[in-house]
Amino acid sequence: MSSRIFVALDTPDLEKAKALATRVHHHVGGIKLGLEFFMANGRHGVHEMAEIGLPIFLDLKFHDIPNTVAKAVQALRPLEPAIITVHAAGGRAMLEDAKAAAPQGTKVVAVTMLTSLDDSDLVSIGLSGDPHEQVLRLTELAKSAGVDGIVCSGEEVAAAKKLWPHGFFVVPGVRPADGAVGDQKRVVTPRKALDSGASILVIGRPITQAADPDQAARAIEATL
Ligand SMILES: O=c1ccn([C@@H]2O[C@H](COP(=O)(O)O)[C@@H](O)[C@H]2O)c(=O)[nH]1
Repeated sequence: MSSRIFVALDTPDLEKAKALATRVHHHVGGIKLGLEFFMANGRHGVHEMAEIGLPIFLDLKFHDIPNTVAKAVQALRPLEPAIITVHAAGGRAMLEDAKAAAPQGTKVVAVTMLTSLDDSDLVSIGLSGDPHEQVLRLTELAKSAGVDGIVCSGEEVAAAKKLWPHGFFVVPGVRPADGAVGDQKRVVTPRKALDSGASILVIGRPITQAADPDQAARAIEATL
């Protein structure tokens, strides 16, 4: 089985992204490109990265009215990404329309609660409950709206999988035991995320900012 690590290449620099992907490609199962990369390089950049031959996860986290999101997803069709993201908080109609607009082979996954948020952030945006409750509430919504899975932290993935045994679970906020957490608040180790039911792990800085990204990816993979 190919690696379940998708490396997050969060850079605006296309050449740097290509060089990193080329260095780590034997130890990862896919490439995740997000807003930073897409705003700088657009569809051309995605095409260039696809030439490396790994599945592309296009993490643009759409959150808008259903018509706008559906049209944005349609515009990405020629890129045939393996995975795209929308925010579950965009609501049922938006999730349904995003799924209907996506190509057959593209998984649409709904972001529940960003891994950079914790209990106090929920309070500050006026939401009741704790991260666990919030993730489970949005998992139910995503499942019933017919998308393919969710994004959540490794702290909630086991409970979410119980609710949705055949869902696809994307887990970012993954850190090796001694890794710098940075702006992430709900983090688990790669091993813990997989044992708890993650389908894929999204790992960025622990690989991309390591002195030797190839060795960092290999070391993480060895723990899985
Ligand atoms: O809840 C979420 C959703 C998406 N992300 C993205 O994953 C990577 C994580 O990068 P690290 O450097 O490993 O922290 C990044 O691209 C985020 O946009 C997330 O972290 N949390």
